Amino acid sequence: MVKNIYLIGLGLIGGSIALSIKQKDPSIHIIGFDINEDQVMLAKKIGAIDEISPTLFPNLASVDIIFISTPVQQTINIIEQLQAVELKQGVIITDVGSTKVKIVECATKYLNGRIKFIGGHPMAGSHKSGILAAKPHLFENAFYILTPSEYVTPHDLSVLTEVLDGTKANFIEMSPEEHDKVTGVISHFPHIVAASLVYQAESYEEQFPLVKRLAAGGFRDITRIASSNPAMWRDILLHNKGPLLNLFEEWISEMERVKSFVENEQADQLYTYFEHAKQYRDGLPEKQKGAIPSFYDLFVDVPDYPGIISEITGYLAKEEISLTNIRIIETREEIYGVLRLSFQTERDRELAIDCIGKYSNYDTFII
Ligand SMILES: NC(=O)c1ccc[n+]([C@@H]2O[C@H](COP(=O)([O-])OP(=O)(O)OC[C@H]3O[C@@H](n4cnc5c(N)ncnc54)[C@H](O)[C@@H]3O)[C@@H](O)[C@H]2O)c1
Ligand SMILES: O=C(O)C(=O)C[C@]1(C(=O)O)C=C[C@@H](O)C=C1
Repeated sequence: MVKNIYLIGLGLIGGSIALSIKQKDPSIHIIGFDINEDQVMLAKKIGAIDEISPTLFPNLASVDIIFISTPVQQTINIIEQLQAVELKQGVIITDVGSTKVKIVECATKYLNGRIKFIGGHPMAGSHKSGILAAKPHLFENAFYILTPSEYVTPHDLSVLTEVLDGTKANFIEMSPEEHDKVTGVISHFPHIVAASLVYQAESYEEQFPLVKRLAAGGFRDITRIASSNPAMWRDILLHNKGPLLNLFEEWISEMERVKSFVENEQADQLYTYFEHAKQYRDGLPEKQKGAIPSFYDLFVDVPDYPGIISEITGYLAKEEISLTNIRIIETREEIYGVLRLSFQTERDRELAIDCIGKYSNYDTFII
């Protein structure tokens, strides 16, 4: 039975995993480490972890599972160092990185079957980073890909999926190669395209200063992910070079194809182009409730007294602003707390800022 977990990297994903484990089984003891001290203090404060480790490798003799939830290049560095660390017999090590081939190769090389390594990748997330964006239900109904190495038994796998039961994710197994090709096309390459569209718009700004203000729904939808953590995406692209280089080639020739339809005013081809894309897009499985994170969070500095939640929800109700979640995150001892309000749309969040400003003098902020 799993009693002790060690979690390295307490950001969005590590924090969400820790919260979901604690929510399901508060008796599991989670020790956490992060190079960013603020993250680790906050993780303890919100109850995601029970104990802070002051060093990367504390005494791990009684730890049953180690989660590595750092950017992928850091994950590799940590796995390399783990080979020299004394660990419990039968310990399971897993990660959450967005790429798998290099990580699994590294684990095979350095841990060499001595330690059970199960590559993992929960297929849900956000453009936000850090523990304050973490949610226990982030992975609900989402796929959680596992790429177990040859040394991993069905029993090892069930130990891990049992501990992760609180995520309510759907576990599937894949080879690391298949994983990287598939995530290349549906996740990694779209991030490059999103960023490139932002660059294109920016380059128009000098000539057309209104470009920023006119960027409306469509542009915002397709470029939301360009607001993600640059260090995380730098590492992902460096790890998944092979599949991405193929995708660049395919994308460029696809752009040439559409360009020629426009150049030659081929109305029928253009219609078919969009019609087919619409059919395929409309046929994507519906996102299940729970797998849709509430992207639009608003933080409010509030006095920490009973009734503050109903006070705030009362203000929002007066203006008929709907809210998907509300939670107190205490960050400063006794005096003040931070309330996190989650909204389904950016518009609702903007209305909420105005509304809270209208009825109170509490500071609001967005992270
Ligand atoms: N963000 C997403 O949507 C998403 C989804 C699925 C998987 N992932 C993967 O999850 C991992 C974490 O991403 P995230 O979104 O939680 O990022 P994040 O920036 O929110 O959190 C990463 C945390 O790791 C810490 N960290 C970095 N280097 C470290 C080190 N050497 N030792 C200890 N801590 C260290 C950082 O301080 C940070 O708190 C990445 O590998 C990413 O590819 C991300
Ligand atoms: O929703 C987002 O913001 C994400 O970028 C999440 C997303 C994705 O591309 O779908 C990002 C990286 C992960 O490895 C998994 C999920």
